[in-house]
Amino acid sequence: MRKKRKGSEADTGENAQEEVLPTCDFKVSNVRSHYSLEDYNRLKKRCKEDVGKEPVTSFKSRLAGIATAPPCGASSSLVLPGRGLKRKIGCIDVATQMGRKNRFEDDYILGDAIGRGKFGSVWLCKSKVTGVEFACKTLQKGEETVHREVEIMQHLSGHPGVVTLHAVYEELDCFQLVMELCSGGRLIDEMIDEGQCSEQRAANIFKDVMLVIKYCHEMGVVHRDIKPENILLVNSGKMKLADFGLAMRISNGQTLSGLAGSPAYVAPEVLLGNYSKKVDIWSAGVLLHALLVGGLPFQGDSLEAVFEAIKNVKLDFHTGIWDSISKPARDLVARMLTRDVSARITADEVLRIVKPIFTKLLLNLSNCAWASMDFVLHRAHLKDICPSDQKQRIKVGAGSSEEDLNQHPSDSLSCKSEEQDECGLVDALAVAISHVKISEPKRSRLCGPTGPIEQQCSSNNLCRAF
Ligand SMILES: Nc1ncnc2c1ncn2[C@@H]1O[C@H](COP(=O)(O)OP(=O)(O)OP(=O)(O)O)[C@@H](O)[C@H]1O
Repeated sequence: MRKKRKGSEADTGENAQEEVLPTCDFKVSNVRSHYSLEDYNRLKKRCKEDVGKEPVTSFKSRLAGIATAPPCGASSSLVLPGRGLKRKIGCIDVATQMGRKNRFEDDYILGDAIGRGKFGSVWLCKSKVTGVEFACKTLQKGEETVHREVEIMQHLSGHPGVVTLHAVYEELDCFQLVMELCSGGRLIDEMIDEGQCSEQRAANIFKDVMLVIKYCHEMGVVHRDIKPENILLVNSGKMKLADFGLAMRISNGQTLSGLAGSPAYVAPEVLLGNYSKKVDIWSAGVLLHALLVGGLPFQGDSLEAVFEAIKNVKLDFHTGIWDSISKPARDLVARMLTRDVSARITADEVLRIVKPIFTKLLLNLSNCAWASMDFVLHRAHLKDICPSDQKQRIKVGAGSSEEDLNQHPSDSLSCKSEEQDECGLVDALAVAISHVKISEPKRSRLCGPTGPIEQQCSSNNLCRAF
């Protein structure tokens, strides 16, 4: 059975600070020395069951067919803030009038599976008319955020850094999202496979990630799950931001309160239940940290420990591997990982800083960093791998499958030395935790009759299209 995607309630009121954490918080009692992801899964299941008690909007009575979203112009970097939204909505309007009666199989030939996420499978498919290949993501109905994901992808589609959504087909029990194919795989796999990445490539990717985050924010979208698993690569080597399953529309001054994201990348204010767009800056800061030094900044042997580290650990940028990193680059990470949200820099500011230090950054990104990340990530995924085996190259399959996540992390390790085992386990847990997606239970229907989410939906042509 598929996992429920969760929503997050937008909170525009002044009482945002008083918003309580979701009923199913994901804290676990640390009764065991090592935290098992099974505990976490059990908790999630319980939440899911709670969620299941809420009514789910039925879209079956709505129009069947497809809502096609053609690319909205080649370069949406031309889209100016403020004007962009209108253009995009115009784009959806036109799109939703097209080809409603068609079925997916009328237009595409389904190919092999190319990825599997926690919420959907992704397949290769080919247009019967043009022969062009696409990626097709199947999302089961009954999950309110499916509609939000589609709507937000349509809203953002057209930017060179966002996976373009070409068409959406509604079937009896699912939606088929036809997306631009990113045949270069995921950034995280590149890190694992290559171990070393050229310094220039790392810096270019980071800059592109920041450009797309800036675009999302200008378009009134917070992604909430920035991490290398969600950064896909195309053959040109460019990156595309994917997986908008946790993304939310957000207007200026609006705050969100739902627990959402991936633990290792989640911003401290998310844990406090009152946050805004700057959570993406924090997550990108975690990514930059990983790129620079090959490890996650906030680690622990349980979710609680990771969250505690996120809230309290003071990062030391003056010792160890940081000695080899330029001061501007260190400062940038520090300013992105600032807990004081108002002091944390914006995407715009990051880009302004990145430009002058770009050359310096290139010079200082350590190849070793990528090698050590390779080591840590391998230890998280592979069986029978010890430090001495760290250069062993085994391709990790696309997507962190549910089985991977359900597997107890200690199953992945069989180092002989107890000390190595312990260190490895903590590393493995830290990385395993980075693959877990957290979310709050559904509290409001996407297109429900009342509430803040419906207000967002009022400008949501896709909701109307369904
Ligand atoms: N446009 C695409 N082109 C190529 N591969 C893709 C594309 N979109 C997704 N994939 C592959 O499918 C996997 C799962 O996709 P996605 O992350 O969108 O699903 P999800 O269920 O939301 O995942 P998650 O487990 O991160 O929540 C990706 O990790 C990637 O390997």
